[in-house]
Amino acid sequence: MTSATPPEPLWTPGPERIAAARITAFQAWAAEHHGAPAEGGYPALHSWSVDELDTFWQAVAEWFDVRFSTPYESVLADRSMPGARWFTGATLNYAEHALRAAEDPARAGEPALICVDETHQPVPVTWAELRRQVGALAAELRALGVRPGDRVSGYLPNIAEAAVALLATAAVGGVWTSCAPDFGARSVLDRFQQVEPVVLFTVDGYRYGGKEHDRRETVAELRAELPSLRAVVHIPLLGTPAPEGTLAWPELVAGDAEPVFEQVPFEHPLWVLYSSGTTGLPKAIVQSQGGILLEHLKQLGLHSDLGPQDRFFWFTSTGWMMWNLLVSGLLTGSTVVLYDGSPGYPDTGAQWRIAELTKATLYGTSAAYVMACRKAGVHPSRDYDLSAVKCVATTGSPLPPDGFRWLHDEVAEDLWIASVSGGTDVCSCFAGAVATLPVHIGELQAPSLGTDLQSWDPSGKPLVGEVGELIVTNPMPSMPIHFWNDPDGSRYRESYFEMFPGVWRHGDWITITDRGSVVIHGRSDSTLNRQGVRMGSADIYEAVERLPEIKESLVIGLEEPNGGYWMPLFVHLAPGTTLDDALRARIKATIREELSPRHVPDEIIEVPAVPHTLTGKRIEVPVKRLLQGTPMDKAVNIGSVDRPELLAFYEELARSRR
Ligand SMILES: CC(=O)CC(=O)O
Repeated sequence: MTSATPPEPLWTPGPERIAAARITAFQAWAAEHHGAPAEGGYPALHSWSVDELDTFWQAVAEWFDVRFSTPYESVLADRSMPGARWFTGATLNYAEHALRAAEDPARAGEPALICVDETHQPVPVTWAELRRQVGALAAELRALGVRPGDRVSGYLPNIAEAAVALLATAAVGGVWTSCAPDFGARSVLDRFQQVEPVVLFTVDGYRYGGKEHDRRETVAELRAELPSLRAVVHIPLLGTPAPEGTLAWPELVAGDAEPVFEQVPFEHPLWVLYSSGTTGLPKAIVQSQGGILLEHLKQLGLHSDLGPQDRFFWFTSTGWMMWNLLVSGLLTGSTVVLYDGSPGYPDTGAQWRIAELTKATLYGTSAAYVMACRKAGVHPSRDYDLSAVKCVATTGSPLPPDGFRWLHDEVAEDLWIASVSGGTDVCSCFAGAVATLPVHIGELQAPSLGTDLQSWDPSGKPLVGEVGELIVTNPMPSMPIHFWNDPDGSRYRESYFEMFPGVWRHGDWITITDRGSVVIHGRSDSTLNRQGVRMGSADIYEAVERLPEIKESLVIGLEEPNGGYWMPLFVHLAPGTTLDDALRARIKATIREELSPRHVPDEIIEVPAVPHTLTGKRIEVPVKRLLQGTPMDKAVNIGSVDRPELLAFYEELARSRR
């Protein structure tokens, strides 16, 4: 937050670190070749990157030696939002760039991936082997008739096969999309049915928390409900035989075909990610091959300071955009660490153990995990050799001040702590890591390059030192090219451009401090966001209200000051029903089975009825504000509520939780 006397930084990079940072070399080079400011450090570079947006992205493409097989005519032919047109006329391939390190004979035998499961035995996959498998699988996909633009789906945990399948799909010009195997059939179908995949890669089950979870029945349901599928590939993680009519993974990656990288237009779709809004099916967000390539090179190669000597570990699942960003670590030549398992198995310190075992140099996790470690009394530097770790990064929710202090005290005093924030919508960060800037407690270091990040009041006035809506006033290459099945673009426009036409309004509360750092305060709409994974309240209502005992329900997600996330479900019961343990258990089981364990609320609370707007919409944001302690007159426009007397309950609940 803004203050008269600037607070002492928790960490300041030393001159050697600043000199060695990739962003320092980039700035010097961009000054020489593209007129970037040589002096003034990051703030000057950032201003230049947004003022001279085209030149900045041209410089990024040149610095990372992006291979355009057809040269571009213009960097940014149209900067409208939505509808920006980047690198027009250019062709390239994302997967070709991800496998470039394999072309270097000195690196071919080094690990591209290090895969770890709950046995904690790291299994490396060399660059040469990764390239071979991608080449083999891409050839098989082509033989199966997969053509550029066809969707290829994965119901997979965070294993090497998932990364190979993504890269092979991109090599063919197909469009990748994935869900984690803890998603229930309904959740997966709500996503995959929208995009009609022609191929499904699936496991038979997965291991989590020391237990095997058989998913064969769910897979059978997916096959039955996805008539677009032409092929299903069985990956026997639990060792079961391939079911009738499926292809066996080992046979598909046995060949030696040289990878053929389809050269696609810059704006050709790379993947579809999903993000739940407040209503309707999850948004099916399409990002482009070229847009993701450039944005991730910038984000990982400049902001995260990753290069060939690094090992990049982020705890994530294939159902979160952080997995896509993690795989993109390959673009920088870094070794990528894939962990498939529970974050806290066999104990809360598990992730630190993985960081130790794999010699991770950048270890990323959720802010919630950091806070859980603090609470559980984990002592990372005492119990694990973390000497390789240069940076611990967090996302999913803002890292609270105590989380910064704990990492500093319990991991290393000379630790670069990067709290970063962006979202699925851009598959990247609006603000976060800068190796050359100090870290202040509770703050993200700075807005990202090429991102004119602002805090706006409701009239569109930029604010400094005050909470406002998170706004980006310029296009970013990784912004969605469109949503799937949104032919007139109306859902896309409604999602980001309705409040302030022509600029991106993300739906988070943000403060830009007078020192240029950033504080994120959580969602400004009612979207549920648990550890970075957005969930639609509508999905929960649909599942819960199918139970005859529930008349209506209301779910709220609350970012708490200690970094926690509290997600209560309020239920209005049918007459004659009691909210006893058996009903609570049935509600939770229904949500877990139909949606996912992540959707299960923290608490189920009975209410006399659910308040609505006069047009019949459940009032989620005002209830959230009341629970956050906002006074009634500021939280709610009483005149627009059908039964204002119901609101006192939430005010009282907020008081009792303080
Ligand atoms: C980078 C991010 O913003 C990840 C998330 O929290 O969704």
